Amino acid sequence: MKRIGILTSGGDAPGMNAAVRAVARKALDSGLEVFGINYGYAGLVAGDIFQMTSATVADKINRGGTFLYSARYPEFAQVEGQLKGIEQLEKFGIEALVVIGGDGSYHGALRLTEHGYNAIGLPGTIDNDVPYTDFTIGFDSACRTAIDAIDKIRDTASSHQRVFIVNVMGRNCGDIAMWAGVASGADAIVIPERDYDMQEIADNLKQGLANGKSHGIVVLAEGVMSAEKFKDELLKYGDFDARANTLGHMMRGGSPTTQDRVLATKLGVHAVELLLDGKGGLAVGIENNKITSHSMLELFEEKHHGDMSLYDMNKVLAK
Ligand SMILES: Nc1ncnc2c1ncn2[C@@H]1O[C@H](COP(=O)(O)OP(=O)(O)OP(=O)(O)O)[C@@H](O)[C@H]1O
Ligand SMILES: O=P(O)(O)OC[C@H]1O[C@](O)(CO)[C@@H](O)[C@@H]1O
Ligand SMILES: [Mg+2]
Repeated sequence: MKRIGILTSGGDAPGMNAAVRAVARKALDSGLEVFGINYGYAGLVAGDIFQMTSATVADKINRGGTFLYSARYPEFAQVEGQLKGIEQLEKFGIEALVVIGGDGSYHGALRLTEHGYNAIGLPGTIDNDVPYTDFTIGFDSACRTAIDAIDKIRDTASSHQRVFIVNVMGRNCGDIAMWAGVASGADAIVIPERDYDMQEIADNLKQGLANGKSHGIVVLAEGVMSAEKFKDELLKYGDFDARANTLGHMMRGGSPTTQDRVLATKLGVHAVELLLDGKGGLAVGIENNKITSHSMLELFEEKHHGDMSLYDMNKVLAK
């Protein structure tokens, strides 16, 4: 193997640049030629590909977003799309790839491996919804952004004795809501993985205000419902001065945290080691603070298991 490609795909995540840098520098140090593929699988199919040097990844470790750009390109789920991508790999002489993205991007990586182009997946998504890794690259940074925002919301909520519903990203995974909720001292956390009782939430908020709390904060995962809808439902159970707030895409931006930069670096280096060993169709992750890899086929059969103890703990501490 002489040439590898790198792409970022799906929703961008802080730390993707740190991962690209680690992959590129480790590969160059191992004597490989490295090609950046812009715009995920869309750029692969379009041949938007360029040779990278060590300097290409200079000044990138601290930057949010992905300088390789990202895309959602559903056409790559079809064989025709994949074959067009392979034509470009042949044209550029790229024999193997590192794909940085979420579960959807892993499907593309597995298809390429099946076509004879080893691909290793790195979990780059704020959602933390990838199996066989305790943390995805970007999750910690997104939680930091969420708690910064919630801390500010708390200031204004307290000034006005208001209840705020704060909707955080995470698609169908409640991890951001749980971690940001615990870290910001939320009065309630509402996630897709657990049923909720609106009466109980309203009673707890009322009790909290009666006990001397100056605000109520509900951290709501986007996979449950919108903040506005939740607020309207809540108002059927109590006469709150309530406001709805959706953090949205701001959670995907900003400079990556130490944890995300270091995680991205460790995973990026390991991905290249696996390619050098002639391996493909594997996803790397961190489990119990150890860098691991699992077959993507195995991964697709598994579900991400969030740390539900956080949810239970918060119910006790919010009283
Ligand atoms: N079944 C599939 N086969 C081949 N390629 C796929 C498949 N599913 C998704 N992809 C490719 O991966 C891209 C990213 O997938 P998706 O939009 O699900 O995001 P993701 O990687 O899961 O990241 P995130 O959920 O964090 O946004 C798709 O736009 C498509 O190009
Ligand atoms: O950027 P888009 O296409 O609006 O997608 C938003 C989705 O992507 C994520 O930010 C990352 O998967 C989710 O949290 C969110 O549901
Ligand atoms: Mg996904």
